[in-house]
Amino acid sequence: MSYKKLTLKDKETFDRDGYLLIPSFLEKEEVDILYGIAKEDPIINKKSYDRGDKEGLRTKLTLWYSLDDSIYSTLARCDRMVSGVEILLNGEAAHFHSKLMQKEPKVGGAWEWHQDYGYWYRDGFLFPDMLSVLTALTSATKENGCLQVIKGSHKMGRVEHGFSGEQVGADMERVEEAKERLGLVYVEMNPGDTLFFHSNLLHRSNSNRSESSRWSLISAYNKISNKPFKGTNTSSYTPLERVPNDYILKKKGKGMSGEADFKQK
Ligand SMILES: O=C(O)CCC(=O)C(=O)O
Ligand SMILES: [Fe+2]
Repeated sequence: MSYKKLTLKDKETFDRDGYLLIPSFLEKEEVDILYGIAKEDPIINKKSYDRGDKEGLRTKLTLWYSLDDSIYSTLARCDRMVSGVEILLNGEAAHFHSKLMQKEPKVGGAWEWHQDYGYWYRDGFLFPDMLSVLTALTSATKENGCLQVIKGSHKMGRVEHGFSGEQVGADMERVEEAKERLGLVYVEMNPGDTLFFHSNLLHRSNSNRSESSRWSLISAYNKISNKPFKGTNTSSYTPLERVPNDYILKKKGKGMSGEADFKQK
C-alpha cells in the first residue's frame, strides 16, 4: 500500500490559500474502520456535548486533549499525518486536541464564521503556528453543511472575535469584505478526504437540513516551540509518538476510553 505524502508543492498551496485538500488521504477501508468504530462508540456518545447556532439548531461534538491508544489517536499519530503537519508547520508538531464532529440529519446546527486562532489566542498561544486537520468520515456536501472557507484569509492575521449566540464568531464587517475580495469556497469532501487548514483561515459551515449525517474527525496541531503561557493541558507542547501508517488497517486502537481528558460539557 502506498500512502499519500505531502510535498513541498503542497506547502506552497497551503501557504497561498490557507488550506490544502488531499483527496483519499485515507483509504476506503480505513474510513470504514474509523467510522464503524465511531458510530458504535458509547464513550463518544456519552461525552458529547452540543453548541447552539443562531437559529437554535444544535451541533454535537466530543473533544479530548491528550492522545491515547484509541483508533482516533492512531490516525492523529500516523506517519503520513504527522509528517504532513510538520511540513506545513515547518517544525516539530504536538497534538493540541482532537474532536469528533457529528452533524446529524435535519437537526445539525451551523458554525459561525471564525478563525480557530480566534479561540486559541484566548488559550494563551502567542503565535498562530497551529493548524487543523479535518478528515471526512461521511460525504460532506453543500446540502449537509460542508465547510466553507475564504481563500487566502489566513493572511489577514487575527480578526476580532465576539460572542455569536453560544459560539464565538469573527467580526462580520471584515468577513463580508473578505468574502467579496477573496471569494468563498465550499469544501465538498468524500469520505477519506482530508483538509489541512491554517489557524487564521476564516471558515464556517451551514446547518444540516438534509437526510444524511456529516461526521468528521478534526485534529488540531501546534508547533512544539509555541508553548501556551496559560492553561493546564500539556499535550500542545508534548512530543508526539508516531505510529506506522498501516496501524489503522491493522485496527490498532478501539473506541474512546472513559479515562481520556475530555473537554467538560
Ligand atoms: O466542521 C465544521 O462544521 C466546523 C467546525 C469548526 O470549524 C470548529 O470546530 O472549529
Ligand atoms: Fe473551526
